[in-house]
Amino acid sequence: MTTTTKDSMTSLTYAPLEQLAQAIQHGELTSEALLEAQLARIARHGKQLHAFTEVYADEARAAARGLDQMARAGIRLGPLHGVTVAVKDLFEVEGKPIAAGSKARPPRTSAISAAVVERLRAAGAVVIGKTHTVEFAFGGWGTNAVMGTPWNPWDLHTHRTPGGSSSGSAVALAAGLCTASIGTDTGGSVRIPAGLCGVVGLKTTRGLVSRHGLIELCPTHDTVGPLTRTVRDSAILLDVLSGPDPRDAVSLPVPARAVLPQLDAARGVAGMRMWVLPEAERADVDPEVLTACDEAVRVLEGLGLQRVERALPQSLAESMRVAGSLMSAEGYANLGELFEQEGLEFDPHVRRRILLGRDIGAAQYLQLLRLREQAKAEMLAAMDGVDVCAFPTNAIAAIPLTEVDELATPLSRLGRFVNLLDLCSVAVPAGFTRAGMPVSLQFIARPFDEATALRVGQAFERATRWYLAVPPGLG
Ligand SMILES: NC(=O)CC[C@H](N)C(=O)O
Repeated sequence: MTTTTKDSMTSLTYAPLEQLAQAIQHGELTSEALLEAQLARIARHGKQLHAFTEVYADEARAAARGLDQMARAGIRLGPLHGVTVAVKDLFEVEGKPIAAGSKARPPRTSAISAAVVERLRAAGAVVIGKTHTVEFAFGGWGTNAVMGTPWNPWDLHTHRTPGGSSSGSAVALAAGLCTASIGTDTGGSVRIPAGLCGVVGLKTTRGLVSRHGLIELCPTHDTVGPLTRTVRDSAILLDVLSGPDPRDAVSLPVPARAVLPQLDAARGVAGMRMWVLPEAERADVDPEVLTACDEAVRVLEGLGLQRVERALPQSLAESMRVAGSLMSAEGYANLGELFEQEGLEFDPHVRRRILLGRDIGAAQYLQLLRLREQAKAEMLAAMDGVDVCAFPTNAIAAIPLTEVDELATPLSRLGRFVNLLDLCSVAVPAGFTRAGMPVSLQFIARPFDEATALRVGQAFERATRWYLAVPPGLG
């Protein structure tokens, strides 16, 4: 395996957001210089990587210049002042086309900006462009038969799965085309591509980050989350994005407690308790992924975490079934009318998943919701005395597109149950396969306990430093 690590040439490209924002604040770097470096990379690699649906070069340049003027005058809008963020094309950006990965509807220009976009800009971010997604975010491989599938940047010779549905957001970040990105996670869609592309991805608890201006797939499961290079950057983004918004019905009405100060205040992780992947679930995980994750667990034990072995109250297969049915039922309620039409251009696999919802009746749907509530209560009880679950993010690493079986769901298996049970989770780089593909470990915590997931994630990241590896061959 060859991995390249950061050196002075690439440090601008792959530096964590926090470091770049500080350099801009201290006048050591301009937002414009950062943006130009990234635009140059997009010009060089953008065609092959296919991460962006659109790059807002002109607006981004104007925004960067304005932010640089402010910085020179000592004005700092917020923790993202001057850094670039890419946004999944599932969010409205006023005046910009929105497609949600689909060609089935006539093109539409957004009349509003999503709450997330407003918050990013208010904190000083430059929105550099929109990224590709699986059609209406309904799939884990990252494939999109109508818009094209982004390339996993860890293999520039063979087109491998980027993971989805926030495929372009993960690829753009992993390839150094932006400083952070935003995705959505309904059944793994932030963590899966973060994991396959070797970056950090946070699945937030529903209610923490407003979904106003997001095209919904499954409102009982949809969440918004950042993709970043480090766990600390994830905390910074979370603190920017979280907060009450009456325009999202499930938005928590009270301000969220800032997470970054909690990370700063934390004194190590010794004595914390981690639940490791139960024996019964190991058979479905690729041996190379298991090896990396077992090694990760040993590292965590070395940091003083105590290992807890327990069976899950509900198997991952059962969670897959319940969450999958809810996704299809709600997806059909939202999009069934569109996907029933003949003669339109659809990704056939997304269409199949949506149309599965046609035959789920009201009684069955309500039973599924009841099952979910039971499963949530059982899981919270089972987590008694546990701080985090340390499970693999994905059952496999990135594979060539030619080997994808769209009927199989190995990438959703370890992701979906987190959404079903309303937990939160951060996916952190945890090594590589022999083929040089990233492996990822997720730290899952109770609802609204992102601080604990991030705290353990940060300790792991600092102990292993896998996050410093960058894709070879991109320069
Ligand atoms: N948007 C999502 O998170 C859905 C995709 C996810 N991999 C699933 O099928 O469970």
